[in-house]
Amino acid sequence: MSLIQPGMQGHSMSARKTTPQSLQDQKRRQTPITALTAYDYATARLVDEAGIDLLLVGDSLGMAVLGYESTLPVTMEEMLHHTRAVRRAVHSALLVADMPYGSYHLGTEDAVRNAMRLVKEAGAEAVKIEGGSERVHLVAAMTSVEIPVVGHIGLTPQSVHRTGGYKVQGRTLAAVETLCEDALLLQQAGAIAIVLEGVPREVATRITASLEIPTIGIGAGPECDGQILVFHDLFQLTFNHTPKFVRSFGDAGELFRSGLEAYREAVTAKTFPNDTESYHLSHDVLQELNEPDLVPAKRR
Ligand SMILES: Nc1nc(=O)c2c([nH]1)NC[C@@H]1CN(c3ccc(C(=O)N[C@@H](CCC(=O)O)C(=O)O)cc3)CN21
Ligand SMILES: CC(C)C(=O)C(=O)O
Ligand SMILES: [Mg+2]
Repeated sequence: MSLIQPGMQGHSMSARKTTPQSLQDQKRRQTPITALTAYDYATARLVDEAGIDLLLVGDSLGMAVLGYESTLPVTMEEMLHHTRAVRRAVHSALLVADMPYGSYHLGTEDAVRNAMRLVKEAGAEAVKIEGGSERVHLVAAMTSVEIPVVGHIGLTPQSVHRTGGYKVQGRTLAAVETLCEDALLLQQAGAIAIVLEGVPREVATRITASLEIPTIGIGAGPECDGQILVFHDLFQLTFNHTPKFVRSFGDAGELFRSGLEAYREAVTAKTFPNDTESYHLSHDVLQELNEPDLVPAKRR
């Protein structure tokens, strides 16, 4: 189909590069946008080679791979470190990095500087920030310095202390109206897409229909222009309570558990490693080592 591009060595597939424009084209053509998180080179390669359109280095990495109890402790340095690893793996997907809590809350200049670090030092192609009307000035400021921004409204995990838990948002008429207004304001400020998390299906349907930019849902029903989930949730690699919106697409946890048991047993029983999994000395060196007196002195 398309030609192999420079830098594609080792990649058998060469899917078309996702861009902010191609995401909007997908919405217009009603081709669902596929999105997933990844936090490291190995999983990002799998996601990119599977043809997923958008790859998010989510601050959920704090919970999924770093063992924090919320996303709040995640730092810019951690986001940069993981985004760099993912960058080396991704060729086709649009690479989006979450801005962590505190990195966009202390003033516009600081927020833009942090967003620019994710682009400049880690290779992100867009950043994502949580919040509605209170963030539109940041969306405009980042967009004006060439940084595409993804919005994120509804259940915003960085608001966990204010909301008192990871609760579905937009259940009252007033809350629905605020969400609809926030979505429009983010679009007007230049957002390239909006993540809708933990909102009633009917609310996501209305917002999706009212926007020209795509909505990407997580716990927001099937009418969104795309869907996103956390990689580890797809494969049962999470150890905490999983939200209602998660569907398992395989059990890597069980695969790992049985493999780990087999490994432990093989080492204990001394069946691993075997001879073909070992290196060997050459015949000559081995003979010299075992019977040095049989070899002429000058050869030693
Ligand atoms: N592994 C993982 N997956 C995620 O989707 C995820 C993270 N981590 N970390 C950051 C946030 C936290 N998220 C969460 C966590 C819990 C619920 C949850 O349990 N929600 C309730 C909703 C109850 C209600 O208000 O009706 C549920 O039962 O689904 C939702 C989103 C989503 N994000
Ligand atoms: C799943 C999404 C939308 C997210 O923000 C994250 O993974 O951090
Ligand atoms: Mg996030």
